[in-house]
Amino acid sequence: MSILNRPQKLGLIQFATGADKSTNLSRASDFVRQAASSGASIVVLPECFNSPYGTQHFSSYAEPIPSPGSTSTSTTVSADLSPSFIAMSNLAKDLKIHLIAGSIPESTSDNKIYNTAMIFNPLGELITTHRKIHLFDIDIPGGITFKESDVLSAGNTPTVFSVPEVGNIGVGICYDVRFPELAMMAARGKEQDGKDGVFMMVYPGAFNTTTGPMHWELLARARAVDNQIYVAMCSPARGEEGKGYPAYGHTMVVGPKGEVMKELQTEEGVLVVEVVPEKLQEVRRNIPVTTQRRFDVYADVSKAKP
Ligand SMILES: NC(=O)CCC(=O)C(=O)O
Repeated sequence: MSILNRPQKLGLIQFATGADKSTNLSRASDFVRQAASSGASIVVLPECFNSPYGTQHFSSYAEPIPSPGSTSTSTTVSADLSPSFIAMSNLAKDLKIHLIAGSIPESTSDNKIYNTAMIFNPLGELITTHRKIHLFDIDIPGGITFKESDVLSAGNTPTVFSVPEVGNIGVGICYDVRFPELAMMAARGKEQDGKDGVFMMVYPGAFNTTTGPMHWELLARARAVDNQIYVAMCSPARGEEGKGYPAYGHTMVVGPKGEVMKELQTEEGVLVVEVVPEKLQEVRRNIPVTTQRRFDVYADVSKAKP
């Protein structure tokens, strides 16, 4: 972790998207402003915040995302092609916040579509992106069938970014939370002493009314307690019954002891929670699993990362 580890207010936005992209962007922006006015300096939007969530929608809502370092005023950025990028870059800059802009369908020059989160700094610069690594392909008879891989390509790179004077944060998207390796690698960092490991994993997501009640909270708490980190899960609101994908909601933040700190229900809203990176030291001192691992008995996955 970086040096100062200053506490921060984290804002998570739970809202329901509709068919009109520009309305989705302006509603998302209003909610982000609300979170910032409550003191949030790091704000998160849910998975697919510029479009309805569904494989039939991804290609028509997809946009190119400019390369890291770009801002809304970069000469390479087209207002016509990348309205979501521009709106989010301007928002981060106006509000002077770090913005984890959940995800949007990203189109690329080689005709692929990714499910991609954009991460901006308070200057409105794109720091990095996270392309969903594990695509949501499931079939539960009588429950839910979904096959992202029909239209989406999978990302290949774990994502960690740094908030100066606060610490490192890892990002996964929704189904990525089911794969403990990503959080484990991020929490351990490059050095085995974990000093550059993340203090928090953030997962913009869109679980549903079949798998959400089974696993949303359980997975968040599991990733938190295994790694003794904060875990933030940011969902769309439920939306109207029978209309489109039934998002689970229940946006929540889990603390490094595995405790649910704060949670929304199914309606639209903003969750603001203070996260204290230094807290990890106390939790890891009290239950010292970080120094008791037996890599002579099992492999250390954090060494296997790219
Ligand atoms: N959007 C997603 O990846 C959904 C993941 C999900 O619902 C799950 O159960 O996992």
